Amino acid sequence: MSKLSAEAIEKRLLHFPDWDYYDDAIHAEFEFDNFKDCFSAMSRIAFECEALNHHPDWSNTYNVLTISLSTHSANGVTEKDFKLAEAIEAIVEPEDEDA
Ligand SMILES: C[C@H](O)[C@H](O)[C@H]1CNC2=NC(N)=NC(=O)C2=N1
Repeated sequence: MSKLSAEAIEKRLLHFPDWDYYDDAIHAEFEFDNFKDCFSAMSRIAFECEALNHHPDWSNTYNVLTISLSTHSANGVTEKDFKLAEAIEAIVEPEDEDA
């Protein structure tokens, strides 16, 4: 899968307001009510990652989940990252699905 240009990434990000592009990856931070809700979302995201065979660089501090997506094999951002970002959005912001 080929790496997208910075211009293509910025254009796509218009549909992903939670995400920013820098350092050859797209990044987002999600805040939950508590650790349980955060870890529950992480578990659900983990299953999507396995289904897509694409995995995030992420960290969790109590109720905050920080995610960076890039395609290691392409050394940058590809369509796979946007597919996973879409799946993550559907889990953490389900009310935005039809937006
Ligand atoms: C062998 C396996 O298909 C690869 O390691 C996959 C798995 N998950 C991956 N995840 C990410 N983010 N980038 C990759 O290049 C990648 N490659």
